[in-house]
Amino acid sequence: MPLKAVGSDVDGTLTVRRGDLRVSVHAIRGIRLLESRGVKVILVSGNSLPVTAGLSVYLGSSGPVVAENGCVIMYRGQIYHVCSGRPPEGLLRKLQDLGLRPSWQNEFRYHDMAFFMPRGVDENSKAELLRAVSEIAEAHGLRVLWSGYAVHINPGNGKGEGLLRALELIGVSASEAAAIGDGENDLDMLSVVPISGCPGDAAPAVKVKVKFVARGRGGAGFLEFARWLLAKGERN
Ligand SMILES: O=C(O)COP(=O)(O)O
Ligand SMILES: [Mg+2]
Repeated sequence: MPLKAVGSDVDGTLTVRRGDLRVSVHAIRGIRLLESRGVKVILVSGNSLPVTAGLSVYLGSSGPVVAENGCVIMYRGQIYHVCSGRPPEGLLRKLQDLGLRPSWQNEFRYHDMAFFMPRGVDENSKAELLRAVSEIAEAHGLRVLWSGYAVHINPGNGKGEGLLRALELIGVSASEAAAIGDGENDLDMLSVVPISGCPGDAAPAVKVKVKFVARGRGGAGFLEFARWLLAKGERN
């Protein structure tokens, strides 16, 4: 099937490397390359809609924008809500009692709420906190998604459903699409399309799931994946 769209995570996939927030110049080259060959790039991020939509404009990706880990989509100025509702205030207060810090982007979110880990927390304490948060959130029927940057409390089904809805909006079937991501919050997106990839510094849980593990970190890995996809299309 011809490749018509690529769903891409943002933080850790289009940035210099995982943990860094600066956009990689290699990622911009990769987006321009795909778009020049008629392949629409769809940003699929845990970030809020204003952040993700703004990035899409300046990075030049022409596909729909999927934000809040799949909960909300913007395309041609129209906003589509995949999720409904938002986590109860009491739950959000409990997370803050655990020392988690609400993201400034929560002011601009509809459904998915994001929290940063306490400053200076070590890996063990981070795992402990994620377990405690999961217990609290799951009691409310909510998902907990870790992006490597922030903990998300999500009332929906994650990025996979968001990407499928975005593909529907542009009349592209999942079999004509690929996806790339770096974090645990990308796993379901990477499983809804036949071809998936990750940067070389992606989370171990992602590397074992994808077809293509790039050598380069972050956006350099994205550019490698873009070139591999296009070369693959020429070989088929
Ligand atoms: O918002 C986050 O936590 C990270 O966003 P991402 O899904 O683009 O990596
Ligand atoms: Mg990411």
